Amino acid sequence: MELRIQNLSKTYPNGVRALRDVTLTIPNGMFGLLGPNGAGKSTLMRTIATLQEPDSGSIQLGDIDVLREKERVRRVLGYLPQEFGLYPSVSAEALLDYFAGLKGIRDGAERKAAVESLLQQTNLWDARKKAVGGYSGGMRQRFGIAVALLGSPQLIIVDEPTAGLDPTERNRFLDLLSEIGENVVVILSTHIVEDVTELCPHMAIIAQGEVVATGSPNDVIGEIRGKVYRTKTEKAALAQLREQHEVISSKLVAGQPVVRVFSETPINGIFQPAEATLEDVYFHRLARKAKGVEA
Ligand SMILES: Nc1ncnc2c1ncn2[C@@H]1O[C@H](COP(=O)(O)OP(=O)(O)OP(=O)(O)O)[C@@H](O)[C@H]1O
Repeated sequence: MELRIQNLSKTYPNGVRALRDVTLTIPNGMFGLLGPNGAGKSTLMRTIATLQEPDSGSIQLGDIDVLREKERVRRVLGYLPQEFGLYPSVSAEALLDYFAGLKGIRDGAERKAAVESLLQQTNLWDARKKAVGGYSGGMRQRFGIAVALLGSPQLIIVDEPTAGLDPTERNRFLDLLSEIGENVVVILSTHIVEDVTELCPHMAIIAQGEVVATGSPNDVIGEIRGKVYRTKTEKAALAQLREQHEVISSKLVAGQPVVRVFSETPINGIFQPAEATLEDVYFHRLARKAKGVEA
């Protein structure tokens, strides 16, 4: 199964251009969609999930025309939205059973087996009798993925699932995602660069509604490899460095700014060459987009 998005555009009635001519081919496996707040990730996810219409463009999932055959899409779709409501006083087991019924799993024994297996898989088995209202953020997200996985979907969309999770719960959630399988399309939308580096063989960076990079993390990093330099500096020197160089990022390390810059030509002096990272590409592309420079 392959998801092909072509020339997708969307402008909201208030004039915000959330998607601008987005074209992406998403193969089986984990695909990371990386972008800052407001980049258009949720708009794209909701459009693929048949919850809203674009102004123009097309989406094809295998032989399904996503924008025209919504029912067919919904049968093979598992969607974990950024925010979802639950019935707080109901136990995870009862609620998952209810959602399984909605998903069309009518046979009682089959439904029980599906619910049990998903509660095990998401590590919620021991907490299955607890009301979901008492679940922690991480447990809620794992419950959300259990719901999304009902009915063995072929296309799984998870929209910013790790935002707000502590590191242990985040790792647990990412492990769970990576076990889902290679024969389904999994789209992980996130603003956390490490989520993508650690997990996704394919990815895209989206900024201001446009795809600004796509490929494997290694390909994407390859575009700036050998062009990243770093230096330790003083806070007072930062403004001048920004004027003289294309600064990718500056971080305080033990109180001292460490600055990473992009340069097409070798620079020396106070700078040392640095190993390019996905985070460098991300900040570099966002900065260029914000300045209106083509990458
Ligand atoms: N229903 C809407 N009406 C008007 N503007 C909207 C609507 N939904 C989103 N937007 C705007 O469209 C742009 C893209 O929003 P979207 O939620 O798709 O981005 P995102 O990358 O998912 O960001 P976030 O991480 O903040 O959710 C933003 O500027 C947002 O304010």
